Amino acid sequence: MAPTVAVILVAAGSGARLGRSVPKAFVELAGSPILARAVDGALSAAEPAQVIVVAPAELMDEARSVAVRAAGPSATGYLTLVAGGATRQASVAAGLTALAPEIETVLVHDAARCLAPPELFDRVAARVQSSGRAVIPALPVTDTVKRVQDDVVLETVDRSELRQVQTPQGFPRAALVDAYARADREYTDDAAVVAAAGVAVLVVDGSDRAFKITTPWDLQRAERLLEEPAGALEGLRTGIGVDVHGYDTAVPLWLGGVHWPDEPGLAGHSDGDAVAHAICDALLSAAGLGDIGGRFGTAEDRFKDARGDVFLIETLALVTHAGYRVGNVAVQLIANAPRFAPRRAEIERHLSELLGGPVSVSATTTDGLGFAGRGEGVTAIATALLLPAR
Ligand SMILES: Nc1ccn([C@@H]2O[C@H](COP(=O)(O)OP(=O)(O)OP(=O)(O)O)[C@@H](O)[C@H]2O)c(=O)n1
Ligand SMILES: C[C@](O)(CO)[C@H](O)COP(=O)(O)O
Repeated sequence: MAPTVAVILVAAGSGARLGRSVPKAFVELAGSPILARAVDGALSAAEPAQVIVVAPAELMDEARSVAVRAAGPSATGYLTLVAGGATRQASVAAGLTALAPEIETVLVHDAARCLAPPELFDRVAARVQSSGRAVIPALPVTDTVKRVQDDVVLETVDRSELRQVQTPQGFPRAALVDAYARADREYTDDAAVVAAAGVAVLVVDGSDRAFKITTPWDLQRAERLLEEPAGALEGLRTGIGVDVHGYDTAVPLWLGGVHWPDEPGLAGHSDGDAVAHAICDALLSAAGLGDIGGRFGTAEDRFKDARGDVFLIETLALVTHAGYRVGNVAVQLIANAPRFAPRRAEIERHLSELLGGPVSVSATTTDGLGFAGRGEGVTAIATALLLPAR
């Protein structure tokens, strides 16, 4: 998606038809709140410049923490939380007030359609940008449709002209904002709001996975889809990374993202955190995004003396935007010093929180052999498993 696309994720509904004690966005779907899955889905659709989550007014803090956890540490730059209104239309209107100045294309999406695939967002956004029109995804109607009054059939409707309409629905920003300003009644979708203002609406193919979780049966269906064993290995990617740094007693030691007082530091353009750098390489290689040298070169001043955490956060953002999440990372340090064992849990916790997936660390020596054995420096070797974004 172009850097001028925003997704407004409406999640402020109560979910009366689902009948749970919490609003629908907070209902768990296979271990994650519906809102988390929706944020994840919106983000895996390649780089929206802004994601506006419209949440129940009384649950803003909870919504923020769910959304930030789903989006990862780099979320603050593009994630905006807004309180919703009494109707879906009022919630979309609230979301529109938060659009950043650079946004030109707006995708409005129901959080309740949290399994909508990334390519659906891309398809809608691309069509808006190529046509300059409003664009909605839709599926043909497969059942026979009848018009009825009470329990009497009046007629059979010609279904060939009918479509079941989904979200995300896409719009040029100005057309959507203008139509919302003029809307004088409630419509059931955003396309109807712009159509009432005279804007032409185009249709692209929808997706079966973009169904709306409305009833308990829909929730069960979504649970089943997420459990599907078929193709479970599809889209998994592994990567490997190695980094070596020599000791430099004149600098402090940062390794595994933590500070080691009283230990010799590591020489390098950045802080020499071989563990962090090896993990970055493993993640980048798994995603097919090259390596740390190519992505964050020594020519860039901002990386001079930079902490390992800086590289990990930037790497995670690249990997996320490429459509992946971290399955797990394993890293081994080969060195005489420092001794990792006493701080292993702390380092694992730090790195796992940073990457949003489990990181395990281990360490070994080389029985005095080689440069590590002679105490000249350290090697770190990391492997990473990436999973497709949800
Ligand atoms: N006042 C509202 C009502 C709905 N929505 C959002 O609009 C989407 C589609 O609405 P629907 O599925 O009907 O959700 P609810 O209104 O929560 O469901 P119900 O009608 O069963 O209460 C959902 O993501 C919902 O959170 C919203 O942001 N603000
Ligand atoms: C916007 C929508 O999802 C398109 O199908 C739908 O109209 C929302 O309707 P609801 O009654 O708010 O669920």
